[in-house]
Amino acid sequence: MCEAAWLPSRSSPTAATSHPMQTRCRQPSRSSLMPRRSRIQTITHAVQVPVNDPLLVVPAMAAVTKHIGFGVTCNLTYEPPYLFARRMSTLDHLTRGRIGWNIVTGYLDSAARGMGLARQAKHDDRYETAEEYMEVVYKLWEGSWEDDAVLRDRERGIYADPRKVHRVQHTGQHYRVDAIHLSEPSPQRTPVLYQAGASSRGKDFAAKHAECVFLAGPTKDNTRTTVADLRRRAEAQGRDPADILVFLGRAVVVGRTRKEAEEKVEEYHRYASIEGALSHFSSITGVDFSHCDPDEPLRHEENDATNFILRAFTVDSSETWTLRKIFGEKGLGSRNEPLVGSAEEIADELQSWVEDTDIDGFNLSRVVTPEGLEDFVDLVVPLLQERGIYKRDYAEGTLREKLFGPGRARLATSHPGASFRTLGFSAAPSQTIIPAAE
Ligand SMILES: Cc1cc2nc3c(=O)[nH]c(=O)nc-3n(C[C@H](O)[C@H](O)[C@H](O)COP(=O)(O)O)c2cc1C
Repeated sequence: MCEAAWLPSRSSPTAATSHPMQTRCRQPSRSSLMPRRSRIQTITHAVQVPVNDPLLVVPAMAAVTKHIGFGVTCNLTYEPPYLFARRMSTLDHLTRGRIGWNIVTGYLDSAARGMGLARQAKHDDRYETAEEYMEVVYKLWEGSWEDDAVLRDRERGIYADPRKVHRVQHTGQHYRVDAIHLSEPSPQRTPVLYQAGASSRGKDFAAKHAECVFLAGPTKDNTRTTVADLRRRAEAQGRDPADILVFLGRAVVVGRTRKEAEEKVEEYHRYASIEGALSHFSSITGVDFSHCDPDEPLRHEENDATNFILRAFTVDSSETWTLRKIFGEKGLGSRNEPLVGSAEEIADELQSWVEDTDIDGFNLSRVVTPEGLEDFVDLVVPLLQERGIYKRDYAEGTLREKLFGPGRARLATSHPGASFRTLGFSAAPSQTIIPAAE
């Protein structure tokens, strides 16, 4: 990670904007020192540490809520599809159909090392593996149990009709399965599928599988182009482009007046960790910035981490960006500049993004929790409701129905997962003979 020597002091209220930085890092060579050094930064500044298992907190939250949906990011690279499919089905039961899955494949060599590998697989190869993974989980979720398999027939002592519970037989390059799915059909069967692919391969994957897409669009032009491209790719896959909802990632700092919002931002800057922000930037871009000059223009390099972020600051930008420019002026623990303003201004801005870019909504990220989200709910949501562009009540039904409308509890028929519905593939029924009805 970058040397603390050129980093702004935390105690300076205006550190992030005006602290005189040394222009050169003390340069450690790219060496085996790096993992240890970056570990120090990430642990010290809590950069994605600790990372508890998000799936385990969902049942507790589901038990005390009725409508909220749970879109959970789960990395498919290190877990067999058979076990994962069962866990998601279980959660879909426990939440009564409110579970979603943000499909990711990882970007960290450190994660691969934790799983006993030397390094992660190549970027596009991960997507190829993910394609097969999706095929397996679709077969389990959609194809193993027919809708009317479960009888719960007390008279005849029959739980389910074994002729309607099919053994999934999959033999592929990465996975083999020869078993029935262990959960009976849950309200949604397949969880609502989220994805955030930003590379060309990633966008193809999203266009094929995603029902909701997270997008990081730096400008309206860029966002409009990306959304149109995504919908075009979905159509090319035989899907209805309206069956993909696009949510733009934004952080918001709102006050009752613009001045109040600006004062909050100023206060937040006092606590922001530039070391943490840079550490995170290094990990997601896969570029070791520890031996960087903070005033040197950033250059693009393709690697096996996440490429679109560095690309946005280099190839896709007409401006010249340096680390100091990104983090010195803006970094509230993030490379992304929050929207700052009064509730009216924030509402105007969000509304204009929806109208100008064809996005469907926002993935609000926090600057400070829970304060930032509470402010948004208290100040911005009522205005959006007054304008008739935000719901006043939750729709009934599963998460998928809340997103796409009544009758849409299951995957759309044009979704590739739907092609694995019972008898859509060669599945062997279980052999037990069901006793005839009296
Ligand atoms: C809210 C959110 C959470 C994400 N969490 C993860 C994660 O935990 N693991 C991961 O590998 N990628 C995560 N990503 C990154 C994306 O899934 C994706 O890999 C990234 O946008 C780059 O896409 P690309 O590889 O196609 O360029 C997340 C993205 C978003 C928007």
